[in-house]
Amino acid sequence: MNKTIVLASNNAGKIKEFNALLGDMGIDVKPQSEFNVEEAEETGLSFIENAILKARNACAHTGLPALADDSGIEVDYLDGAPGIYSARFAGEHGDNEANNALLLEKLEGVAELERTARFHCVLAYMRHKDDPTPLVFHGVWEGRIMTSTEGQEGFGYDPLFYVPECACSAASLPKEVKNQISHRAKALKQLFSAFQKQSSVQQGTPF
Ligand SMILES: O=P(O)(O)OP(=O)(O)OP(=O)(O)OC[C@H]1O[C@@H](n2cnc3c(O)ncnc32)[C@H](O)[C@@H]1O
Ligand SMILES: [Mg+2]
Repeated sequence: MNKTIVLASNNAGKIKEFNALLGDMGIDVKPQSEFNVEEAEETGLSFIENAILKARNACAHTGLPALADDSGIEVDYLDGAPGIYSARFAGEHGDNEANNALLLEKLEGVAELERTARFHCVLAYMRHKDDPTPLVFHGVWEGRIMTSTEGQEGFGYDPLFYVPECACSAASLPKEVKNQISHRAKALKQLFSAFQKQSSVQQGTPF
């Protein structure tokens, strides 16, 4: 029997990917907008803290289990920036164009080998707002920052993220391919196997 899980995210790009990935796993997720959940303040100093803050906030508002994603891109030449501040790198939250333009500007003239970067995705799953043992999963996707944008798929920094194993940008990949190899896909695969293990212990309920 499927139980509803609230997806504690307001990012349309992420929500699309979650729907595709979790649908395949037979998990019923509803975005927090369906419950009018107010956005959590991301005051943590790590992806892990922020993911837990978002999941706890959604649990508190809905009384349901929640899954949150805190993610971002870490650029070696910039000592790990924008990292946990990826959504607001250029100032305004969620302005992808400005974020990408600023990243290009900061890496102007930097050689290809020094443009290494990676996406992180931390997922936090909480059964209820006081859950003392949130489940936390971490996926990483290695690549480098291109010198101009390429591709129309995906969201956020995808048009600037070169994926060596595919020899193109993340935004040039069909969504089915991104959803097999991305940081988010890797973290979700870990979550899915944890759920499967649990459901074989507690028969009938994977949550
Ligand atoms: O907090 P929620 O509501 O989930 O939405 P958000 O956009 O604020 O999400 P984050 O706080 O986790 O910030 C992550 C930022 O990192 C970027 N990002 C994360 N995953 C990405 C991906 O798969 N492709 C491209 N950019 C990504 C994107 O710009 C996001 O806005
Ligand atoms: Mg956010």
